Amino acid sequence: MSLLEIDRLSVGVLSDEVTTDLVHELTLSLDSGQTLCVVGESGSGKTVTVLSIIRLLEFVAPVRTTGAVRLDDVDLTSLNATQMRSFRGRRIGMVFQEALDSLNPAQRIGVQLGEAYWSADAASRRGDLRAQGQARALELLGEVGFSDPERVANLYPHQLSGGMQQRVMIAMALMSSPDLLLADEPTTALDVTTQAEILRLFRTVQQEHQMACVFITHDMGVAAEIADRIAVMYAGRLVEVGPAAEVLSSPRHRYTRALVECVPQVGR
Ligand SMILES: Nc1ncnc2c1ncn2[C@@H]1O[C@H](COP(=O)(O)OP(=O)(O)OP(=O)(O)O)[C@@H](O)[C@H]1O
Repeated sequence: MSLLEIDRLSVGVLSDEVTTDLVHELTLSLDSGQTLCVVGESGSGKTVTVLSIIRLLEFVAPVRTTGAVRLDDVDLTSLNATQMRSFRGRRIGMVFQEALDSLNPAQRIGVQLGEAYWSADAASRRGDLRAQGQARALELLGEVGFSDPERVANLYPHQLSGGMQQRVMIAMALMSSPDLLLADEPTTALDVTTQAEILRLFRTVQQEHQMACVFITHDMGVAAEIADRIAVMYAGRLVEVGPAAEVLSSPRHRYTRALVECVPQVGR
C-alpha cells in the first residue's frame, strides 16, 4: 500500500448554485521516500489538487469533492475539522511559492519555528515544549544550510533573502517530522542559482527524512532535477504519469511532449 493514494478525486467550486469542475477523476499514488512532481501549465489544476489533499481549498471557496485522498489508509476527505487539523502540520508539511506570505512579519524566525513544533501535536508531547522546540529549530536551521542558526533564529523574515526565507519554510515544514511534504512552486520566485540550491536541498531533506513529497511545478526542467515520478495535468485532468526517466525520454501524450520540448536539455 502506498503512503498517499488519491482515488478518483474530483473537485468543483460552487457559485450561484452552479458547480464548476476544476479537477476531474484524478488517481495518483505515492510511496514513502519518493518525490512526485505534478507538472502542467498555469490553470491546469495543480494547486487545486494540492490544496484539496490538505483540505485548504474549502477555506477559500465552497467546494464539492468526490473520491478519496488516503494517507496511510485514512481517508482525509472524511475527517472532521479537528481531525484534519491534526494531520496538517503534523503528518503533512507544506511549502508554498511565496515564503513571506506564510511567515509572520512581526515574529522572529526562531519563535515561529518553535510554534510550528508545539502547536502541531502539543497534546502528545511531554516536558518543556518551548525548550524542545527551540532546540529543534536550531538543529533544523543548521540542516537547511545556515552556518549560524542562532543568529538566523533571532532575525525577522524581512531580514532574509528569498532563498533564505524558503530555507526557513523548509525547516518549518520539517519541525514536526511529517510523512508527506507538499510543495507548491517553492522555487518559482527565486533566481536560477538559488533555485538550483533549494532544489538540491529539497532532494537532500526528503531523502534524509524519508518523506514523500508532492512537488508542483510548471517547469519540466525542475521536475527532471528532482522527480522520481512525474504526473502531467492538463485542463484539470491527469494525462500521463510514470517514472521520471520514462516520462522525460518517451512522453506518450502530445502535451507532455510539448512540455519536454520546452526544456532543450531534457530527454535528448
Ligand atoms: N477558489 C477558486 N474559485 C474558482 N476557481 C478557482 C479557484 N481556485 C482555482 N480556480 C480555477 O481552477 C483552475 C485551476 O487552478 P490552479 O490554481 O489549480 O492551477 P495551477 O495549475 O496551479 O496554475 P498556476 O501554476 O498558475 O498556479 C483555474 O482555472 C483557476 O482559475
